[in-house]
Amino acid sequence: MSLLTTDSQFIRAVRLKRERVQHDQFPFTLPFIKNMDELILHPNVTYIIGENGMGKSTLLEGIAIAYGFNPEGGSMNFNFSSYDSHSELDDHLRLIKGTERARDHFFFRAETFYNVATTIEQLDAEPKAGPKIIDSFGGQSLHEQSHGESFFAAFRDRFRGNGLYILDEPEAALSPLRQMSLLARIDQLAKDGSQFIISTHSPIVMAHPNSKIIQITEDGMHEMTLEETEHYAIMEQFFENRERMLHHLFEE
Ligand SMILES: Nc1ncnc2c1ncn2[C@@H]1O[C@H](COP(=O)(O)OP(=O)(O)OP(=O)(O)O)[C@@H](O)[C@H]1O
Repeated sequence: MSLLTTDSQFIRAVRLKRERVQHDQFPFTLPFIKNMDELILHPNVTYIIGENGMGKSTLLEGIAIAYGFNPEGGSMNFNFSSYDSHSELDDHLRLIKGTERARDHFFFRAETFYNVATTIEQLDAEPKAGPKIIDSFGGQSLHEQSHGESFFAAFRDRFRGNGLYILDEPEAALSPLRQMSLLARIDQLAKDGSQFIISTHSPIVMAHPNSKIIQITEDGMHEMTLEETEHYAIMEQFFENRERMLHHLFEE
């Protein structure tokens, strides 16, 4: 397997069916809707970034559900719900598919990964033939590992390559060193024919060179380089001039 191309990637673009959009209602009031006629995805890694509340999770969830994932995340076979709070965005999205079909799929949501772990334990407790689901996550109960270790077990053991991986804030429980390990894992899997769509606040996680970064602001969605992102600029300013930043922060 090798890197996917603009022809072979699993999802090439996401189109908003504008004709049915009701602009005064959630989720169509979110900033990314303003200029989202067609979101062209990178064949390897697309990052969706932006400030809290800009709608990144809503957008990722809409794409994932339109593709056939469960709103709470997990693999395509997971069909459970502890709550049903997903927006109706998926009904208004059309996914433009490429020539290849993914052999592996996972929608990773940091927010609901605990529920995925619980569901795996419940399903594995039922008597049935064949391997347990937890074996594909490395074999150790996800609840008996630290938050970050359980996240990493999913990326390391469950993701098999040639897959479509939609990740919502995967860095949430990871140390900076583990975020670099995640970046290395993303690289391996991309070289093994995988496509990623990732929402992240981490300038480390968003540093893969074969990628496209889309930042959502109040003005809509805009493509930019890592160095142009707010996340990178703010971290750089903070560490290069910590005294001055602290002075401003504590004064205000
Ligand atoms: N069902 C809903 N009805 C109305 N507003 C909602 C609903 N669900 C979410 N919102 C609002 O939509 C906005 C976008 O939420 P979303 O979780 O997609 O943002 P985000 O960019 O992923 O933020 P963060 O970086 O904090 O995770 C938030 O202001 C949120 O309060």
